[in-house]
Amino acid sequence: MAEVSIPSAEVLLSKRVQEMVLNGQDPLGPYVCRNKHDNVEEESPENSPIPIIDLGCFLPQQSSTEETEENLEKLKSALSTWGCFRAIGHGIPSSFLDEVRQVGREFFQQPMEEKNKYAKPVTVFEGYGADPVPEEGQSLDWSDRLFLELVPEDRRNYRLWPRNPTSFKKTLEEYTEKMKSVTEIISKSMAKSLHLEENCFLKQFGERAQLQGRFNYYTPCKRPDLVLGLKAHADGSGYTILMHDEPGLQILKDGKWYTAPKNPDVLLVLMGDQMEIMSNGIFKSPVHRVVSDSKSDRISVAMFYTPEVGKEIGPQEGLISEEVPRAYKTVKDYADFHLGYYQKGMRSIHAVKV
Ligand SMILES: O=C(O)CCC(=O)C(=O)O
Ligand SMILES: [Fe+2]
Repeated sequence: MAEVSIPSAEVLLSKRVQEMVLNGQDPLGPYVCRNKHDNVEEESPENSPIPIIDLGCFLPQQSSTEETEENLEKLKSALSTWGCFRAIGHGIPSSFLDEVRQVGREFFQQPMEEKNKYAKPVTVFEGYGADPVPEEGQSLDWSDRLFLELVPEDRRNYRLWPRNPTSFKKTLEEYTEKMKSVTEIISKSMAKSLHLEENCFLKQFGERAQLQGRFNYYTPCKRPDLVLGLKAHADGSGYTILMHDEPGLQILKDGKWYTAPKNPDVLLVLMGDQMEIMSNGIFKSPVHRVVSDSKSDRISVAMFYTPEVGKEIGPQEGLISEEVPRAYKTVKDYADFHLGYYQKGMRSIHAVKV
């Protein structure tokens, strides 16, 4: 029997997963990574234990009540156990969230020729394509991406923003504005939940805090038992605000994988490593992954909220005492440092522990 020769990761990453599927190609060598025996907790979506937090009572116009205090307690508990929560009461109409997902889907549904106008080289991040080539022996993800710098606005590279669908630019600009307000509410609420001055995390993020957006498109995969849409990782951001349509995202907690249920109105807020550092380890940056599906395609939109370029961040002073020593070093441009480890399939947070 003729041997099937497997192209290198670099060659595979120069193609799009969507294109390979259209050409009838099966998931090959480096895409295969999943341990069939991993421990997935099957819950019905209504019973998902991933905490739900109502951001409504943290809005600036709300006066502090007993309910606010209870919700701050819930927030702290969610972030120190799960490292994530499902946000409701964020004030973004569900029809608008649909619109954001829709422009993303419409972009990916176009012919390759149109999408390739925004293609990036394999070595860089911004634009349409896949992550840069990982280190030898690391697996590849069964997904295609469009990654864009959003805030500060002078970092936008509009040349890489799709001109089709025509509403893409306006929709993403509007979503970015809304995300700026949401990050302010979340950053202040997290500080209050730890009895810190409400602006302390915002100050660490800096006046030129960054927002980067990533549209992830997961094409159906013939072998979801063997291939992941996105390999297990923790984010290098401060924190990440995610939304998706079909289920697929799984969060690792106490050795088990929990699926984030389909809920189009919810924003999933996940701590990144930098919030774990700033909270001196009280908040956890959770490991998560995306499983693939043999029938449904899936879109997700991740907004990475990250401290300003070149800004030093570290554990918040008010969280360090004689009884509770500093747990992490001060870091700068941690997301770049994180990437080096990510490419090796490793976590970087351990390298910055005191
Ligand atoms: O697609 C998802 O739900 C997760 C995406 C994600 O984890 C990421 O982009 O870092
Ligand atoms: Fe992630």
